[in-house]
Amino acid sequence: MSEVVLRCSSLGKHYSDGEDAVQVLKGLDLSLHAGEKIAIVGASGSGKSTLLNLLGGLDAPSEGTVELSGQDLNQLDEAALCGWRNQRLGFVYQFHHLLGEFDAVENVAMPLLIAGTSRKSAQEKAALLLQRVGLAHRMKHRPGQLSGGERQRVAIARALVNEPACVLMDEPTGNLDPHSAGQVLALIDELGEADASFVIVTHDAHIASRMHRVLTLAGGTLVDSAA
Ligand SMILES: Nc1ncnc2c1ncn2[C@@H]1O[C@H](COP(=O)(O)OP(=O)(O)OP(=O)(O)O)[C@@H](O)[C@H]1O
Repeated sequence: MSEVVLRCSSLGKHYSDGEDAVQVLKGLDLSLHAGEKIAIVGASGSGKSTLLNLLGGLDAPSEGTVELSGQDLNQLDEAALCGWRNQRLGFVYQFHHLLGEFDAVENVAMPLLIAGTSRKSAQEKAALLLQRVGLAHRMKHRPGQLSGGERQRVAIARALVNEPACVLMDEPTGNLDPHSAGQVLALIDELGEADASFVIVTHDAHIASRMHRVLTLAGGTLVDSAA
């Protein structure tokens, strides 16, 4: 069995709102192996975004641990956590979050520049990835000059540029028309050959069906849909 990239143990998260406490996640366990692609589905409000934020180290758990490549994220200080995230994780959201004043190559190169790669090699690598996602002809376009599907493919290229161990996606096709969604899905399928693991939160049953495992978030924990 391949190495575990991401491991959650007895994970819990509650939000305290004055006197009210909302327990969103409780006793959640998850092991994600290298190269594995999983979908997380669940009703609105079941805690999918909360879980993704914890997996990405964007929020801290109330109980339990999230380990990425063997490191408990909660044990890192803010600077170390940023570095760990930058080197090992890629993020894709429903809305692309590209920087409007930069072109496609510059947007994709950004995580490498943050990690200290030289501008020249960062841009070369970004250009290669843009070719791979079918956007060789759009390198110099800014996000405002791209279609929704193209923007999302740039966002996927950006998420992969630092060769992350794990890519976290929150409704990657949620904002796209069926044709663009199909292209993004084909890309996710194709990227499955790479070593990265994927966690994809989606309402789209078609995307979910293409993953190795589909887990349903219910009652604060994950249930294997095949079980
Ligand atoms: N910062 C917060 N403070 C208080 N409650 C919160 C906070 N963030 C989320 N919640 C609550 O936690 C629960 C889970 O929210 P979350 O956004 O994780 O659900 P979700 O499954 O991603 O929903 P959706 O599919 O609608 O995006 C909801 O009841 C929500 O109201």
